[in-house]
Amino acid sequence: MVDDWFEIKKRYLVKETIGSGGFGKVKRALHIATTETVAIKVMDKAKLGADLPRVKTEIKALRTLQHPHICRLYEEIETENKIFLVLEHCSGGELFDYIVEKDRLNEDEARQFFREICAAVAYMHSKGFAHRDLKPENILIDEDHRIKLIDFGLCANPDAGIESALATCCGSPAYAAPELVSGRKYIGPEADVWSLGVLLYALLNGFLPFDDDNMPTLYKKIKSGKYDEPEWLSSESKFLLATLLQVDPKKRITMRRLLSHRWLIKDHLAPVDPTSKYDDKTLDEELLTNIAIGLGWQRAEMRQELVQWKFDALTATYLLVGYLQLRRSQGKTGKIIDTVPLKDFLKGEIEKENQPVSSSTHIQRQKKITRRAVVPKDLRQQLQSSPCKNYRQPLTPQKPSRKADKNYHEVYSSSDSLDIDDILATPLKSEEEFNFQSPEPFRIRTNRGNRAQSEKQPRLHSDFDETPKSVQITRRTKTAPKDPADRYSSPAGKSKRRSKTPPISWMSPIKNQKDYCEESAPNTMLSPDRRTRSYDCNLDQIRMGAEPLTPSKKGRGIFGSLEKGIDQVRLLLTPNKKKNKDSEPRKIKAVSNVSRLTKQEPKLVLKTIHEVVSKMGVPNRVKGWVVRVQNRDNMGRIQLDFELEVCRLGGRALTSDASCGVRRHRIKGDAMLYKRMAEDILSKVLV
Ligand SMILES: Nc1ncnc2c1ncn2[C@@H]1O[C@H](COP(=O)(O)OP(=O)(O)OP(=O)(O)O)[C@@H](O)[C@H]1O
Repeated sequence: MVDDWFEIKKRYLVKETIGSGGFGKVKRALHIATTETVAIKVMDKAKLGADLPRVKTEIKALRTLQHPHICRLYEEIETENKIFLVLEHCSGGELFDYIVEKDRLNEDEARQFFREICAAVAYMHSKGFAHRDLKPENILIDEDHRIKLIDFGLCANPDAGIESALATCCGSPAYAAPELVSGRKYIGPEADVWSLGVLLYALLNGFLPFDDDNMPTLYKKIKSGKYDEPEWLSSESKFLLATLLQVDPKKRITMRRLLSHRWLIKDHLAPVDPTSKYDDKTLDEELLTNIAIGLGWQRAEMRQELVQWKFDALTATYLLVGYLQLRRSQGKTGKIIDTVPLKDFLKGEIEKENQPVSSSTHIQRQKKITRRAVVPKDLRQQLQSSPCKNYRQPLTPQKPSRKADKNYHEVYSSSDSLDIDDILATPLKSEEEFNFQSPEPFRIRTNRGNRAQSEKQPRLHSDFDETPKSVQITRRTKTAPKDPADRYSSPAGKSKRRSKTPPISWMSPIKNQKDYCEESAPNTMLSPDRRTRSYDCNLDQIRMGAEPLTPSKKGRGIFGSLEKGIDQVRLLLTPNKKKNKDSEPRKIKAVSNVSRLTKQEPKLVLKTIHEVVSKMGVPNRVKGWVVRVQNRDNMGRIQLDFELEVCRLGGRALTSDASCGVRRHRIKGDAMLYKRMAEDILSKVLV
């Protein structure tokens, strides 16, 4: 049987699932040669079916669009059954979470984000692409707090030019322009500008301008163009929103004018610059030389390969090493590149015998790492056998020889010490474990629209002129808040009620009709040994004060020494991570998707979360410090899948000045539904 993961696992250490969408899953992984974290979007060709051309457009967009605010493609691998897109990893989470955490953003912060989003969208348009699915869930934040646009699965790249009329109705209804929901032909950039208006509104207010559970009512609201204007909005932001959310696309502000709108340039003194410094495909000669020396290649030969931008293993290495160099030049710390000179790092060889490190001294460990944390032996041999074409990915990978297979397992099979990432990477157990009795319908608090509904401000309606001469003032009546009961349940007939369901595509029903049943992580990721182990942290044990179970040290088998090698790489990268890895929650930077619970006992928080979720009748499972929540609809399909991880924030230890936090992470399902359920759980944990 063909192992679709073979090529990926030769160069990447695949970790946990960090996202899931209509087309497949997104996994976090480490690029072995540079130890850089990447995101791998995995799509199943069989599941794609008629949507395959859309993925081709997505790949074309990712290959073409090189911009600081667009998630970068490093490598693309197509096998018989799967398509893998290796992408820049954005560790700051979704913009959606950021808004949820902050409730709403102040105008300065919203402006900074919105400028970056506009730069990316304007750049896309200049390259002939319209995004067509702009929403906070498709905008990620990187570790430098910068915006990165993702998910080009619905983008359009019309042959006749970006200004040509499109007919395909797609995107997420709440963000869709009136001309789309009316079923008329539309111009891609005009529709994107409308979505930017919805997005800006969401940034500034924390809720959507057009929202309804009932789809026809939602469309009606969109077509009316009437929305609330909360009192906290400045008059300039109101004018800008009015020019963006202009029902007549011809009166809507154009992208070009938007870039120099006075709300956007406030305090920046310059229009948004949509050009990209990455667009220049000139190769960095110094970097090229370093990599060529490191890999033992002819420089000219390597250049010839690189200029073709094939987005293969070589492109990935070039881009990732370049990224590491850049970070080093910016004085950023924390990765292996700080301790190992780049050339040595690339030149190093994996030892034939990977002896465990006997000394605990840091320097000795570093030396070992220098030799080990490099291009895997297999890959290195391939690369050194010169022809650069070895970097090319076969469309259908050859079945690995027994020897290669063994090498692969030696390098990548599980290590004996697992951290929380390992715990997360283990697939969930079968459904029975979730006690799949139909969850009791439960009521939840809803705060959606409360603010908006308290507002009775007149709504300003203007044309695209920045200083509208005639302003039409309309008042709108409020609809009473809906009964919050059954908010989370999604009986078949009601599943469409949520207008903001995950990227709804109206192009073809296939994307929505996907079987939402979670497929477990590919078994091939894990060695058989690892798969059979249990790393569960039993709640009773926690209650009794016991530590979560640690994996058995037995059964490391013949792969032990090499596993240890890999493990030591990771040890050096995050020296503290292995200490008491399960007895204390992970230390996490206070980012947007982490709620702080000052001075609370983590074990108690974990227990309370589990109890609260269980009381709500929602299946959940505790693993280490993570409560994985999976809510299903009446058909048994996963409707919502997310994690709540108890973590610690700042400070040296939980007993001292550190405070406890809960990291929220949506894996699958409607973002708004997730927001409500997570908020509901946390509000009960906090009391
Ligand atoms: N580069 C990345 N870094 C970190 N997380 C990512 C990255 N790309 C995607 N994700 C996570 O995975 C989720 C799904 O990704 P994406 O939207 O690209 O998949 P999709 O199958 O096209 O989804 P959809 O059905 O929403 O269109 C994202 O919402 C995000 O949380």
